[in-house]
Amino acid sequence: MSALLAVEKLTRRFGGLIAVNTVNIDLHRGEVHAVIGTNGAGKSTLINMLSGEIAASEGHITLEGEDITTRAQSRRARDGVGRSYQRTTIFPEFSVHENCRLSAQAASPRPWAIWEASTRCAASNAAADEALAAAGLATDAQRIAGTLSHGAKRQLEVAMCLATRPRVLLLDEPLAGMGAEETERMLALLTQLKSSHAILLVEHDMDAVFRIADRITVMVNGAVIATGDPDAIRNNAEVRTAYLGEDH
Ligand SMILES: Nc1ncnc2c1ncn2[C@@H]1O[C@H](COP(=O)(O)OP(=O)(O)OP(=O)(O)O)[C@@H](O)[C@H]1O
Repeated sequence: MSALLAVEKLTRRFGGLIAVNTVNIDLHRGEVHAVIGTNGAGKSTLINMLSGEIAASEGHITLEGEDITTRAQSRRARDGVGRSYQRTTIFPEFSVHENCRLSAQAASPRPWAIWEASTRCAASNAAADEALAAAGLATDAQRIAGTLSHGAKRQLEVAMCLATRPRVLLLDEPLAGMGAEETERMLALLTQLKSSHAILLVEHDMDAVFRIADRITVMVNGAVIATGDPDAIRNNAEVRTAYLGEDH
């Protein structure tokens, strides 16, 4: 099966530092592909290159066979590469629905419709409704986003990403700061979303990663040291030494 998003020899230098070093990674629809590694391993830099926030120094990114390595972030978002961030990026004073609608509008601007009240833009409203339903937030649509619990705010971020109708979801620590119940809800959401998306998950919660990931890539000092299913990674001697510790 060919990859939805394929990354070949991707490299990023910051001056003399090689933050990401000739990384290969394939994302497939139907799979949660987790990227794990200690602080500073290069996980966020990798996501930032995939979303187009920072340029690659070398290497290639292809989306369904098309080279998108030098495409701007806005174009990649329109092409179906969606991302969420480590930090919360919602507009707290707007409603949950408005946050999703704005996200949908930003991803597919309709400059010819400038005379149309943005709140009436049917396509964006429909995308927001669908995203909220998929993320399990339909009943909170009219709530002010800033009043949501931490877990629900992270769910809203995934919904905002879904409102752009992505094929690929790049999720940067979606479980950060979550309690047990909120974590379960997010994991159920990701399991449901993976049937129709390719998901890249950067996450520090190892229990969650080993439960939900279909494939795990381990990074150390910018380089990939192993890729495999959770069992293969758990039993990989180099991974155990470099990252997981013998007690995992
Ligand atoms: N804009 C930048 N300028 C210079 N160095 C950077 C920049 N961004 C990241 N780095 C460096 O690149 C390396 C990889 O950082 P990165 O944030 O990608 O790691 P990470 O695996 O996401 O870490 P964490 O788990 O702490 O988020 C680090 O040494 C970091 O200091």
